[in-house]
Amino acid sequence: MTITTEGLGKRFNREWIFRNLDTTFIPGAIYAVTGPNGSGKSTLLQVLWGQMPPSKGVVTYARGGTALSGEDVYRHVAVATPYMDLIEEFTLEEQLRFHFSLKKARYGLSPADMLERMYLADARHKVIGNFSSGMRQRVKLALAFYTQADLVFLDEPGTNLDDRAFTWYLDGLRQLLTTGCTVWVASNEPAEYPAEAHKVDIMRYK
Ligand SMILES: Nc1ncnc2c1ncn2[C@@H]1O[C@H](COP(=O)(O)OP(=O)(O)OP(=O)(O)O)[C@@H](O)[C@H]1O
Repeated sequence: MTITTEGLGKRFNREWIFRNLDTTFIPGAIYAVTGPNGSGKSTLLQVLWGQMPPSKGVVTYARGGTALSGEDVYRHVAVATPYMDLIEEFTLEEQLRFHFSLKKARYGLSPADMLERMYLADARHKVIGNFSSGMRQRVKLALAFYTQADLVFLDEPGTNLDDRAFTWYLDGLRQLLTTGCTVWVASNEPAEYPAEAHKVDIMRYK
C-alpha cells in the first residue's frame, strides 16, 4: 500500500507537533521516524494509520493502484506500541487465539508455531497479567510480526528487550521486510532499524 501525505500537520491545543509533511511512503520500504522524546513520533504514526485525525492536510491510501478509504485502512494495519494493552486475564495462548480469530496470520503460522518462534512456548498457559515487561513486549511484537498486514507500525520496539530478545526482534524485522509490507519504526536508537531505513526526522517538520 502506498501512503501519501500532503501538507500534513497535527497540533494539540496551540502547539504544532508537526506540519507541512509532504511524503510518499512506498510499499516494501522501511521508515525510521526519529526525534527526541515528546517530539511527535508516536503522534505521526497514529495519524498515518488513521487512528488520529490530522489538524491540517490529508493522508491518502492506495492499494494496487486503487484508492482506499481511510476508514478501511485499519484492516491492513498491524501495530506494536507501548500504550497498546494486552488482555491481562488471558493466557498467552488465549491471547494469540483471540487475536488470530479476528486477523489473518502471516506465513501460514498457527498459534503453536508462533509460541515456538517467540521462545514463549513454556509460558503458553500463563496469564498475561503475570508476564514481565520484556515478555509483554515480545508478545506485542509477535502480534505485529505475525499478522498479515500491508502496514506495520512499531513504536519503540526495543523497549525492555534483553540481548536474546533483541536479536529475535531484528531477525523478525528482517523477515518482515522480505514480505513487501511497509514498516515504520519510531525510535531514537539506530540499532532498532536497519541502515537502509529511510529517515523521517520529525524535527524537520516543526
Ligand atoms: N492526546 C494528546 N493531547 C495533548 N497532547 C498530546 C496528546 N498526545 C500527545 N501529546 C503531546 O504531543 C507531543 C508528542 O508526543 P508523542 O508521544 O507523539 O512524542 P514521541 O516523540 O513519540 O515521544 P517519546 O519518544 O517520548 O515516545 C508531546 O508533547 C505530548 O505531550
